[in-house]
Amino acid sequence: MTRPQVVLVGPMGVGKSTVGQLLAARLGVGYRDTDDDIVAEQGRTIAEIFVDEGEPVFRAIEKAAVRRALTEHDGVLALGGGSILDEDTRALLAGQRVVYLSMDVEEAVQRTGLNAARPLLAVNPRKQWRELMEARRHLYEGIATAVVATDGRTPEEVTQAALDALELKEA
Ligand SMILES: Nc1ncnc2c1ncn2[C@@H]1O[C@H](COP(=O)(O)OP(=O)(O)OP(=O)(O)O)[C@@H](O)[C@H]1O
Ligand SMILES: O=C(O)C1=C[C@@H](O)[C@@H](O)[C@H](O)C1
Ligand SMILES: [Mg+2]
Repeated sequence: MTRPQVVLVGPMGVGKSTVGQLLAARLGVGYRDTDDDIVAEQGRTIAEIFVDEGEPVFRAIEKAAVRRALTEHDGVLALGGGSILDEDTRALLAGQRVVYLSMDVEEAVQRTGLNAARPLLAVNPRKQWRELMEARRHLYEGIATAVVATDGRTPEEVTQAALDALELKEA
C-alpha cells in the first residue's frame, strides 16, 4: 500500500487538474484524478452517470474510486469536488497532506461558466455554486493541511503557493 504525496481538494473549476499537473511536474511525480478514473472505469462521462443513475449512485462509485486511488497512487492526486461529502472518505484523508484550493464565487463563474460537463452547475451557476460552498466549505477546511487561495493567481503562482505552504522541495 502506498499513499499520495499531495491530495488536492476544492470545488469544481478551482484548478485541481491544472495545478495538479503542474505540481506533479515540479515534484517529479505522477498525476492522477479520480474523476478521470471514474470516466475510464465506467466508459461514460460524469454527466452521463448523473443523468442515467442519479447522484447517490455516482457518489458510491466515487467513494470506491477515491479509496482505490488513495492506496495505489504515490504522486499528486486530485479528488472530485464533492468527494469530501462522504464521512468515510474524510476519515481516509485525515493524516494525508491535503491542499484545499479555494476561490470566490465570481472567479468560479468565470472558470466554470455555463459548462454542461458540470451537472451540478448546469442551471443557475452562481446560486448553485454559493449553495454548494455553504454546505461544503467547512468540510474542505476541516480536512485541509493547507488552504491555497487561487483568486487572481495564475496556475503557476498557485502551484508555487502550494509548494511553499507544504514546505515541499522540488525534484
Ligand atoms: N489559477 C487559475 N487562473 C485562471 N484560470 C484557471 C486557473 N486554474 C485553472 N484555470 C482554468 O479554470 C478552468 C477549470 O480548471 P480545472 O479544470 O483545472 O479545474 P478543476 O478543479 O480540475 O475542475 P473540475 O471540478 O471540473 O475537475 C480551466 O479552464 C482552467 O484553464
Ligand atoms: O462538486 C461536485 O459535486 C462534483 C465535482 C466534479 O469534480 C465531479 O466529480 C462531479 O461533477 C461532481
Ligand atoms: Mg479536474
